[in-house]
Amino acid sequence: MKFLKFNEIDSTNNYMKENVSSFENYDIVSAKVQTAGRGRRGNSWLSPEGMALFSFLLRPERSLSMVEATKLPFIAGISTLNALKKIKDGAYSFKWTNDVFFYSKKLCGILIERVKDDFVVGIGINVANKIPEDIKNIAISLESDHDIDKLILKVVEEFSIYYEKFMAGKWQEIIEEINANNFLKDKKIRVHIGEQIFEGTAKNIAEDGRLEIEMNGEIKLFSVGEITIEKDYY
Ligand SMILES: O=C(O)CCCC[C@@H]1SC[C@@H]2NC(=O)N[C@@H]21
Repeated sequence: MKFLKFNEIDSTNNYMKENVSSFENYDIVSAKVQTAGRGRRGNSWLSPEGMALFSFLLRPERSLSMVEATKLPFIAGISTLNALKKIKDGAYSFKWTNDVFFYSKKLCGILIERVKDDFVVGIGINVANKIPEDIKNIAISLESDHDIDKLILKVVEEFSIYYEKFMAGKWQEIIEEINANNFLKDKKIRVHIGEQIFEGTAKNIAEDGRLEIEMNGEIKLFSVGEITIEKDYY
């Protein structure tokens, strides 16, 4: 297993994607600082020193179907949550679709990108960095001096355990564990689809990864990627 460490790079996801053929399953690229860190939905990802900033490669033994691929963010989320629990106690939760929250604020973001049959799993965790004043209401840091390299290795190890479980047909167990940590459960949320805004109460995450939302006494299911949930609404 290769663990490539940069002091500064544009984005560890970019680097791994551009050099994907030189990497093997579970190889890791990390950086102390990213100058062009990327988040989901085309957002940029602020990447100061003190954050765990890394990407690792998942090279499945066979090509994953679209349905299987949509489960990877959940697997990455619950693995990261478990790795974090082992280094610091506290109130962790999983925020659908793939964020880890700590005391109801975002601690970690995950960006998974497919390159043919490979997946680059990119993770950013606020470990030692301080959160800027203007986003302190939505983001949090562990403010821990824990060894970042060790944490990265732990996350990848946990991911491999959950991924093997998934490939062995034990998705049901994984989704139950995710639901036991479901941050949105019973919270009132707003869902934006195009110009439309829906309001409802989040319930469980269904077996297929869709979020159940109760609206006017009825349960509706929302897919990954179809919606955004207003961060400042819960
Ligand atoms: O919540 C999000 O929007 C996802 C953020 C993912 C950030 C990580 S940091 C390491 C890797 N390299 C990137 O450019 N992005 C991911």
